[in-house]
Amino acid sequence: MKDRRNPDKIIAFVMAGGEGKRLNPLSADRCKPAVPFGARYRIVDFVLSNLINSGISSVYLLVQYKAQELIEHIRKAWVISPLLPSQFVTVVPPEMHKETLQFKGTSDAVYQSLRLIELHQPNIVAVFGADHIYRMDINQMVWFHKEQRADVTIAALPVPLEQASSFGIIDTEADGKVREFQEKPQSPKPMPTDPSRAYASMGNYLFNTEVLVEALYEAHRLGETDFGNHVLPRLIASRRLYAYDFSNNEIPGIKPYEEVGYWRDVGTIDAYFDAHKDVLGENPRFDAFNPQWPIYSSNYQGPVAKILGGEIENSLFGAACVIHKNTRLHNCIVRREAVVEEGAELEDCIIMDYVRIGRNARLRRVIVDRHNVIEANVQLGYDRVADAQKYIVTDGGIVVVPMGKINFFARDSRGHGPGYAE
Ligand SMILES: Nc1ncnc2c1ncn2[C@@H]1O[C@H](COP(=O)(O)OP(=O)(O)O[C@H]2O[C@H](CO)[C@@H](O)[C@H](O)[C@H]2O)[C@@H](O)[C@H]1O
Repeated sequence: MKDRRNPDKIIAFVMAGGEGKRLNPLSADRCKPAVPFGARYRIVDFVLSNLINSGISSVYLLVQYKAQELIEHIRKAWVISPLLPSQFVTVVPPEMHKETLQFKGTSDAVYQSLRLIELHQPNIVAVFGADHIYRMDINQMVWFHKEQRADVTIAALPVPLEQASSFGIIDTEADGKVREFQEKPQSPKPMPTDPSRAYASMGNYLFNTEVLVEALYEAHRLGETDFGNHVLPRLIASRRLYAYDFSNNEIPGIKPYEEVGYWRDVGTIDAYFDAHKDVLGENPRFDAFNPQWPIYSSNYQGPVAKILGGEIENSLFGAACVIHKNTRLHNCIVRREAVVEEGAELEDCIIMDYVRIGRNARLRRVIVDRHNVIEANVQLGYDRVADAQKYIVTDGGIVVVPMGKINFFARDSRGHGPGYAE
């Protein structure tokens, strides 16, 4: 592998304004990048870890929709060092900018942040999405960008043809030069080498700064607001656009059993739920443990998980959760400070932070969002019709209990409950 140090001056804009409607109700009170993932992360932690691990550490998150939970997470988890002022992760709200109080789209959000580009004078600007679960060494994309003398490079990977109309679809020459870019086409073009798949944009771009600045002024003049719909297709005629093949990206420390080029767009509840299966098991498709490419998250200072008994199989536990005796947990993710009381049975569940599962409750294929109390003896996931009267039940049969009200008095008989509110 090549030398990872990068002589370029790169700043990153992470597009964290997405509403993530299809993730409702998990995105009802927070933007999609703030949605919890796995036993201790938020979705945004994956792109931020990739940037920091790649040595790109001047990072602006452009937020918009319901950003408060994300802002709190960034404030607490993503403080790099006051001694290194050029290394930061910070949030840019739309209010700071030109003209409108809202970003009208992804390219408009960067247009309104042009002042930050002027301030830093980078030679490359990385514009990355915040919505995906993956590991990526972005330096390898930078090397490709420079070797091809590209003006713009789009990270890309093959996706099944039946899913391709949810993505920007790219057609390239043999060396990766982009011939055509169509945002979410109704009839996506298959790859010449594989008719069952199409070559999709990951929503991660590198721009030479002057090309980006000129393109953003032009888009603004034309009333265009989006990278995928407007800026990228327009640039093909006049600029060198390349697609970087993500399947060539090499991550140190990946285990032989992991899926090479793991990348998931957790855009729906069912996709989100399925991606959680990928982090479980003896040989997970995506192993959270990789000291050579860590995924960073909050600096929570509470104690470790406490397992008092029970029959536990293939499950992950966040800090300070308490699992009482005579419980049964199979294929579960239990996040920080959750409490599972005696006799409760959980199968294929995601139990988020500060949730209490009452005695003898039985939950199967359920996501319980933060700050909920599931009362004793309640059953969820066994009667679709009854569940659907109270909660969202997805096509895939996942029951989702939306975020509850923060209640610091909701402690169990032993005093456990939401405490170290992060
Ligand atoms: N107004 C705004 N301000 C700040 N951030 C905003 C924003 N609107 C959206 N975002 C964020 O920008 C990123 C892109 O979201 P979009 O909804 O614009 O596109 P989508 O994800 O559907 O497609 C995109 O990503 C897929 C890959 O998932 C590509 O295939 C496709 O070409 C590309 O357009 C997400 O991280 C989102 O959170």
